Amino acid sequence: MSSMFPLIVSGAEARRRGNRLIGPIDLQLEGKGATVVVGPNGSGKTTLLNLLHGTVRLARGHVQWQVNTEDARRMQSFVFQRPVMLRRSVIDNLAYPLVIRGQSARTAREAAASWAERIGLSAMKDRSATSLSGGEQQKLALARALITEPVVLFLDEPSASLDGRATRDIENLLLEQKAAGTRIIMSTHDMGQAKRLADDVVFLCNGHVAEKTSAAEFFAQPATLQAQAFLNGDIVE
Ligand SMILES: Nc1ncnc2c1ncn2[C@@H]1O[C@H](COP(=O)(O)OP(=O)(O)OP(=O)(O)O)[C@@H](O)[C@H]1O
Repeated sequence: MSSMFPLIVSGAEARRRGNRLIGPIDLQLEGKGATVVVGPNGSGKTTLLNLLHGTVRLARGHVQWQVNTEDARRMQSFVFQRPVMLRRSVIDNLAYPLVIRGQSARTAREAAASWAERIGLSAMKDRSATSLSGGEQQKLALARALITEPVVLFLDEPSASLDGRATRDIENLLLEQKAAGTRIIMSTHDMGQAKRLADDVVFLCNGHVAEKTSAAEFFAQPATLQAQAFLNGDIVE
């Protein structure tokens, strides 16, 4: 278990122009496995991930890691729903996080080449990252997030617009990382994906945590009517 955990969230709220986006959220996350955040559109999944990662300002409450803020930031990476590519080569995109952390260009490029190989993009390593397909870009974004060896990897709907094969590649990488000890906290709309990846589930409804339970329990016996309706594919109000 990593010394950053448990992550303790208490009374946390995010607001925008006076309106509450999510919260108050009370949640405790331990240091192992994959937590998958699910819930209807607009329930607050993206906002929650950003709040935990520190990229949405807390209007109230606390998000407490067991290390100082600077160390906590250094130990996290975030993969967005739509990959953001630098207008540089594949290899330079991969090397970038290491270069800005002060590693030599040579070491960074070596690590980048090894990651390019691992994600099957070696043959394209000198191409501009912006010319890659959506699936290739998302694999690149994931590898770029992992190259710094984060303790925690956040992902917001990482395969939302990808086909089956690209989704499978992403999931395989995530399962490998999980087995290697990376703590994964992600959102998805895809319940098949949630079942394949999750150890525990946070179910959000109207900006609140309606359930936080093991994945096995959530999918077999959701405790709330909202979660039952959500899993049945009904409209959840
Ligand atoms: N920048 C913003 N300004 C105003 N409202 C916002 C902003 N960002 C999010 N919201 C609102 O906060 C709520 C939660 O949004 P969020 O994107 O976190 O939900 P989500 O569960 O990720 O949704 P989806 O499944 O549609 O991606 C929604 O009502 C949304 O409209």
